[in-house]
Parts: sequence; C-alpha cells; structure tokens
Amino acid sequence: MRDEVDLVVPVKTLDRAKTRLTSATGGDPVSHAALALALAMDTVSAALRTPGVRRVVTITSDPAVAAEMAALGVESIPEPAQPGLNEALVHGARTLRSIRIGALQADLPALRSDELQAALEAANARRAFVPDRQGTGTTLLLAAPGGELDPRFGVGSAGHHRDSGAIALLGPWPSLRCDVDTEEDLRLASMLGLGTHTANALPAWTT
Ligand SMILES: Nc1nc2c(ncn2[C@@H]2O[C@H](COP(=O)(O)OP(=O)(O)OP(=O)(O)O)[C@@H](O)[C@H]2O)c(=O)[nH]1
Ligand SMILES: C=C(OP(=O)(O)O)C(=O)O
Repeated sequence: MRDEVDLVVPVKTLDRAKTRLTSATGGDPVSHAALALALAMDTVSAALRTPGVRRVVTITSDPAVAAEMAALGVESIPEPAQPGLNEALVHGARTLRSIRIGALQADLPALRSDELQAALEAANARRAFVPDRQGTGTTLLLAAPGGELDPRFGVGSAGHHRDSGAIALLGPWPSLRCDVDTEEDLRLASMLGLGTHTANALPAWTT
C-alpha cells in the first residue's frame, strides 16, 4: 500500500527522560521512570494498531525499555555512538532500510490509531510532518517513499521541517498533536483519554 510506513520511535534512557514532567510523579524517580515508559508504551501500542503502519521499531539504549517493547512484539535498535535525537533517528532509519520511513515521538499517550492513519493518508506520499499542538515542535515526520527522513527535531523543529521542504499536515488530530512535556500537556492528554499504560502509571489522575 502506498501509504504504508515503518516507524522509528526514539525513547531516551528512562532515568534521563521527561525531566519537565518530574512534578507529575511527586519527584519519585521510580514512578517517574514508570511514567516515561508508559508514555512510550501507549504511543507504540496505538501505532501498532494503525493499518498503514507496517512495522514499529524503538531506538533506545535502555535495556528496560527494550525488554518492555519486546513484550509488545517491538524490536529495539541501540543508539549510535554519536549522541543526539536526530542522530538516533538517522541511525534507526538507515538500519531499517524501509521503502517508506517515519519518525514518531514517544510521548503521545492519548494517541488514537484513526488519527495517525488519517495523517499517513494526508501525507499522500510526500515528505511531511505533523506539528505539535503549539505549532512549534513536531510529533510525526514522514519521508517520501524511497526518500530520506532528514530529521530536524529539537527546539523549533516544525519551522526547521517546513524550511527543509516537508509539508505541514494540519488535520483535526488532537491526540497526534498532544505531545506531553509538562504537567499541563498531561492534563490535556488526560482530557483526550490516556492510554492504559499511562492511566495505570498515574492512579491519582484517573480516580
Ligand atoms: N533515543 C533517543 N531518544 C531521544 C533522545 N532525546 C529525546 N529523545 C526522545 O525524543 C522524544 C522527544 O523528546 P523530548 O520531548 O524532548 O523528551 P525528553 O528529552 O525526554 O524530555 P525533557 O527532559 O523534558 O526535555 C521523546 O520520545 C524522547 O524519548 C535521545 O538522545 N535518544
Ligand atoms: C524534540 C522535540 O520535542 P519537544 O519540543 O517536545 O521537546 C521536537 O518537537 O522537535
């Protein structure tokens, strides 16, 4: 199928991840790591349910993440020696050698597979990206079939992806645009409906 894509999902080592969310779990490092993992598990679970997604692979150097992803049937590729999010994504994309590759951020705990599917279809075989709800960051970047991903994630990535020629996809996909960096983001995601892993990691938020 023309829109079918293999997704690489970057997941930072849990003890360094989601530092802006520390307050959501009261500063307890074990609960914080569980929350960071749960965000990724819900994101990946939704991607696996999406018909146009052929394969999902995480890019991570954290053995705990790799073990939990393996339980979902998802393979993990270790990060390359060179640090950095874009370096990890390029390495993952080169390792997979897919016909069509995409990068999905791992912090989309309300993600719905119908919204992800709609975005894949809207890309219509072009290199394209979905900005986050603020319009400054990026939650999904899709290469054109046979094309390079050329990821430019980081501060202001939506502008960088646009400047590099990627098409901005601005459909009605709140769950795909709601990446969770802060407690406010988490509140908005919980209004959309958290996935089960994140809901279980945050009992006080859902009772
Ligand atoms: N493998 C890998 N993933 C990364 C790296 N940096 C960020 N990520 C992932 O990229 C996505 C977006 O990153 P951020 O939203 O900045 O998340 P974060 O760095 O964990 O959060 P903060 O500490 O609050 O900045 C998340 O899925 C992270 O897990 C990296 O160096 N390697
Ligand atoms: C790395 C990014 O995520 P965030 O802005 O959520 O840190 C990005 O949007 O490029």
